Amino acid sequence: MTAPITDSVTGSVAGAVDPRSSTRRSTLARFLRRPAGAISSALLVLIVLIAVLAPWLSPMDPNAVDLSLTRALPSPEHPLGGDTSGRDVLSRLIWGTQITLWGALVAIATAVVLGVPSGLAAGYTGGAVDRIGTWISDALQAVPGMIILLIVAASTRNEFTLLMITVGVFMAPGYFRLTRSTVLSVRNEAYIDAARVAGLTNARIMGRHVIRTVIAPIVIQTALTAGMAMGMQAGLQFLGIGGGTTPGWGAAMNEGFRVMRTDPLLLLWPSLALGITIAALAVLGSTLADVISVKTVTLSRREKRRIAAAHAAAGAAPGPIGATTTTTGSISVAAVDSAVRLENLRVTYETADGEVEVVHGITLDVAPGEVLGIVGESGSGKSQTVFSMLDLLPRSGTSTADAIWIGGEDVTRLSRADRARLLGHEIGYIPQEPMTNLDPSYTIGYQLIEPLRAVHGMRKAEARTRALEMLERVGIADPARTMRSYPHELSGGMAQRVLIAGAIAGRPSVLVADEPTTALDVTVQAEVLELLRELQREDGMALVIVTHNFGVVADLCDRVVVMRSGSIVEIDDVAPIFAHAEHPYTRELIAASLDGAESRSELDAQEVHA
Ligand SMILES: Nc1ncnc2c1ncn2[C@@H]1O[C@H](COP(=O)(O)OP(=O)(O)OP(=O)(O)O)[C@@H](O)[C@H]1O
Repeated sequence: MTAPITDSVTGSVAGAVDPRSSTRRSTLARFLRRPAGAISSALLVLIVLIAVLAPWLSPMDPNAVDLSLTRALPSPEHPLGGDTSGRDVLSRLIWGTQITLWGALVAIATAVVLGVPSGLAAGYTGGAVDRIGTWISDALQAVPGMIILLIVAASTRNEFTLLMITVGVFMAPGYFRLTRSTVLSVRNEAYIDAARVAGLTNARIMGRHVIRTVIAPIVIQTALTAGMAMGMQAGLQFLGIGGGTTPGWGAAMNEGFRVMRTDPLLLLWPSLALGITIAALAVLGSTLADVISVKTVTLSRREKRRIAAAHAAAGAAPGPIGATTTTTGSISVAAVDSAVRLENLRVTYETADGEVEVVHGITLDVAPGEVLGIVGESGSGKSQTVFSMLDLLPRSGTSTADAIWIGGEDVTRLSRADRARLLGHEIGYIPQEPMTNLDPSYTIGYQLIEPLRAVHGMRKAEARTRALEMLERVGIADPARTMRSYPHELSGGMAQRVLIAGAIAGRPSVLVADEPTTALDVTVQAEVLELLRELQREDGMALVIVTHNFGVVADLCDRVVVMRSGSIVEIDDVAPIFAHAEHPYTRELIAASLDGAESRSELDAQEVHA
């Protein structure tokens, strides 16, 4: 059992408060601390209250006519005077608040209902759904909205709610584009892949991990769009469309405009009400955007720099298709006995220069309980090989194989959904970048418990107990506190331990680790490798470890596959490879990365003698 790590691992965890609620509180607190935020929200609360309490606040029926009140000046009984038909201006203004807000609400609800789900689907699934969604959105923007509104008004006899639904339809492309672009920006984040590898369904990933990132921009957009919807509604009523008997602010402005020279106050009141509301919404939206972006931009820049550094390391140019077409590799175990077996695996990518093959028909296998290292320089195709095992290639990549056996089953014959079901059960994955593989908006506890409940059908208490056990097993000294922490509160080594805990929680028979120590400090690297070695031995899992470092191979592996430019140049047990590697490239790699390290078998032999 791994001893609890106390310094680098536990040192950076925050106190026992629930950081999720404190983060939420602090965003709200930061928003309200800004004068613009406090004033705009106070004004909007007041306006909403006036709208809701209109029946009680309004001194008179807004449509009741009292001829003695015609164009009356403000008086104690009628604080804003009377209009040209002898109706109480204050009462009409109060009821107008309700009508105006209702109109904006209908338009926004329509735009959100149409724009957000379609934007989510287009951004997340891509392909035909994306193309059709974008086409409809572009087409809607090209249609002259005002003409359609006039047609709807004429054919529905100025039905106000229908008109506002039509306004909402024309606002939906704004939500569609915003949602789609936000989803596109997170769709390829490592933590989305990690959720997929943990076995979560697309619907669940979308509901839990993607929608969260969309909420903040949608709220900001809604504040700004509400002002636009009100302006549009007032404009329509000002033109005499959609007013009817409803005392909306736009209709009141229309009346006031006609008598502007003689009774300017009749234009002033509704204009003030509309102006103040739209201004408050605009200020609220932009303040909210400020407050939220102050928090997220700092984080995402840091994340982006990390990702950019990782990507910069993978620069080698892909070879042209057919450059190396021989099947490379060899088989040591019968298919049904293999933990994993790839037969003639090819990976191709659609690029601007056409289709490029980056893995050229490789064949390899891993026996149950075996540790297989996949070694090679940057760009040699190691990650593409394991991504193909996991069915985790990016959208532009395609893998084909004569067979891919996992747990005695040829998974190329399974449907995508059935194949996804193996993830988290049969095969677990430990990624290269621990931090980017954890969703920054959820606690560690949630991220460990969610797949255990969704994929393994555990009840909440059972999943929590398993998660705590797993954290303890990977050497985290205070699992309960770690469960309450957010990813940014963990050190890199601790985050990697959390991901290892998640990968083994479903007791997979194969564990795939893609350069699991690259992003970690040297001292932590050794601890994590030691942990992997212990877990693999205790559970008898097959371990496939991708690395460019022969030191790691010497430390951990039984057998090694050496890859170069998408092909396997050598496969052998570790001891013979170190003793007399056949391929000059293997010898070069060993010379470059090994600094007097001893192989696992030598170390094991020493342990036995000790
Ligand atoms: N999305 C992509 N589009 C086109 N080519 C790609 C894509 N992803 C990877 N490749 C190419 O595939 C080849 C193999 O990449 P792979 O990521 O498997 O390398 P690797 O050996 O894992 O390297 P590293 O150790 O840097 O991760 C590289 O030439 C790379 O440029």
